Amino acid sequence: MKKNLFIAFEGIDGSGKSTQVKLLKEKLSKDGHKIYSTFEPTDSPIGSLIRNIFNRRIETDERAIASLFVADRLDHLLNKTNGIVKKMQEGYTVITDRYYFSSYAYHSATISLDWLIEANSLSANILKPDLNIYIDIDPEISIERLNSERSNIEIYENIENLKIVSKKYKEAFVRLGAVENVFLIDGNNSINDLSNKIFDKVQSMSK
Ligand SMILES: Nc1ncnc2c1ncn2[C@@H]1O[C@H](COP(=O)(O)OP(=O)(O)O)[C@@H](O)[C@H]1O
Ligand SMILES: Cc1cn([C@H]2C[C@H](O)[C@@H](COP(=O)(O)OP(=O)(O)O)O2)c(=O)[nH]c1=O
Repeated sequence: MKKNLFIAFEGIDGSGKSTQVKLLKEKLSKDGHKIYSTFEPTDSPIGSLIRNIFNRRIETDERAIASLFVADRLDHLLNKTNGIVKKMQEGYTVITDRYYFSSYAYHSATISLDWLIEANSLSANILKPDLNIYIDIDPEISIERLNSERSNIEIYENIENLKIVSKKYKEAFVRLGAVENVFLIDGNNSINDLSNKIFDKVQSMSK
């Protein structure tokens, strides 16, 4: 019987998270895991509200955005139909594209990291990832990738901001290094190399 795990992917926009979520899902499924893959912002009503802010249909304050993410995450965990907690209880390995480290990285330039950690402690106390996989990439490369594939660039997707986010991720890893399991990998490697490294790491934890 394989141990079911809760795995969070983290990284700046365009770092390759969704590519790796898909590949890990395929590999773990072949290896006998039941997989539930998911993402934040979610597709719940709270997540939709966040997407409308990101698409510039609605304007609001940064603190309101950060608070919406806290609420979206709690619903992501506790939703009675498809919440992560329920999926874990049903024996799924859950892979999420972003979790609370995204809050620490994306909002701590304007809101104190202490507040963000406290607000997200509700989620952390319910479920900490067994593994946070951080795909480390130069913001210049990620912006190049995003520009070549998308016409609608979201509010945080500019080079100056992604440089800050990248720095803030690292500060949060240092701050929470004692209580969080973080696996940092070099996102400049090929898609296949990254996928193999990630699979090896996860497999070693699920025995
Ligand atoms: N290791 C990689 N090397 C080169 N291109 C990559 C790599 N990983 C992802 N890409 C490409 O970069 C773009 C962004 O990847 P994506 O997985 O959507 O990132 P994210 O989910 O982090 O925004 C996609 O076009 C994808 O094919
Ligand atoms: C989960 C989360 C995401 N975000 C931001 C990061 C992204 O810019 C945006 C949308 O996330 P996402 O759709 O994952 O973007 P990408 O695939 O380009 O990485 O949401 C926050 O600002 N705070 C959060 O807590």
